[in-house]
Amino acid sequence: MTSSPANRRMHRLMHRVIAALAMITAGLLVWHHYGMERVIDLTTRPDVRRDVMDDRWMGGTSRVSLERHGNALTMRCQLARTIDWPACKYQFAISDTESGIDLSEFDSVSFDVTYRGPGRRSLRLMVLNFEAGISKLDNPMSQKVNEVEFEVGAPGVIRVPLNVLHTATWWIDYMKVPLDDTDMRIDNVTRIELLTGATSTAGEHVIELRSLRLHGKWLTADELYMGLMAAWILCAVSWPALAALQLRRELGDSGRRLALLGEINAALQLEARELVEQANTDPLTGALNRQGLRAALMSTSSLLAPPMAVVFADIDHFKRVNDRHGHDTGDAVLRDFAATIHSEIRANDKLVRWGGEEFLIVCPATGAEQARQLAEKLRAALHAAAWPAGLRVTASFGIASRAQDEDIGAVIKRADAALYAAKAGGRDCVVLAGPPVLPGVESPRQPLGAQYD
Ligand SMILES: Nc1nc2c(ncn2[C@@H]2O[C@H](COP(=O)(O)OP(=O)(O)OP(=O)(O)O)[C@@H](O)[C@H]2O)c(=O)[nH]1
Repeated sequence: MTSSPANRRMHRLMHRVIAALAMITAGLLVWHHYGMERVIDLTTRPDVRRDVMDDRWMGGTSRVSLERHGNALTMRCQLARTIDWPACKYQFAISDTESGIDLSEFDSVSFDVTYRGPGRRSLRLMVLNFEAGISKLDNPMSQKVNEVEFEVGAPGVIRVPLNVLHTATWWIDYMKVPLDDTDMRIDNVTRIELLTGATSTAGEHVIELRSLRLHGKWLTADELYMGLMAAWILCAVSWPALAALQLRRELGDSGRRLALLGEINAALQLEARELVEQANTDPLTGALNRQGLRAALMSTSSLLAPPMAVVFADIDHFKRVNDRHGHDTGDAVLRDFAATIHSEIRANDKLVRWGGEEFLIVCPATGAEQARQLAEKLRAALHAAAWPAGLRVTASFGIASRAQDEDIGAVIKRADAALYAAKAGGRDCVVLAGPPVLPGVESPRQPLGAQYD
């Protein structure tokens, strides 16, 4: 089956869509792997409060101060080991309420940091998450503490993955939370803190923090895969749907075209029938013409099956009608003549205008005597009819009945001869032709049959 131009267009379009989708998929996967990075810089965000704090609120004696140089925050900490857990810390307050920010879609946090101080140099990252049912607004210690401690080496950027955070055991003890609630969660973070290490040596610790950034992707891997899968499924589903739609449209079009062709065909057939009818009909009287008789004989072979007869009818002194009353009255008489005869003959009989005022009636399934009776009936009907201009119109009739195997032309000839005899015999009468002449014997012009009037 050849495909239509619309079908080919749709296939080309679908191939382009698939190629584009494949390129977008590959591009997104590569971009997701190497880029698509979303970064929140807590050292510059205006809605984040940055501050430092020491351990005096816990009874310690450490002292901390903060210097700001542009975005860089330098914390000077005189760490005194007068309590169990001395510490100085940066505080990045994101929210004072119970609605923090969701960091679960971020995968790491980076610090651009320089650390000078005695002993082991490490920092603790604490991410405080406000958890419904556990945390209370009036108790800052009730926020879930997720922490990790990491070493700080040479000045530069340290990147800490967020999935290494764990819920601080001291916080679990302090809050006495059930086991089910001890998982690390960072979906509602209100504060991020950066503290000196748990085992830091007493003395001056100077920490310069040039940036603290959260890193993630604009789309998580799951979101990306789900989105791509949805796009491919949509594409796979829409192809057959579009193809079916296209097929339906084309079927509709061909149906409409077929219907139109059918209408055109019917109109042409009607026109052809009308043309054939016109070609076969005498326009003045509506009777068949000679061509019409030929067509009728060809299409209906039973017309000639014996017994059959032909009747010639010729209007008497018709020339006088024309001469005295004009051609139009003559035409009207011809029309009425044909109509009168038509109303008297059977549906199977054929009325033919043979020429001028001469008519032929072909009568199938009719013997000589029946044809004679018909001619007499017609003669009487003409007598009884009302004619234009009060005329009295009569006609002469010549009849021939077809002998077995006789040629129709010969039958007509005999009927014509009988008509001639009727005219010669005084008109307004019926003459029945004699039997056909045997081959080799010359046909007399005078019929051998009887005359009736
Ligand atoms: N009005 C009219 N006249 C026609 C038509 N066809 C033939 N005629 C006329 O019919 C007349 C026939 O005249 P004739 O052949 O002499 O016959 P007739 O006058 O009827 O005489 P008979 O047949 O001997 O009785 C002619 O005058 C033709 O012009 C026609 O279609 N309309």
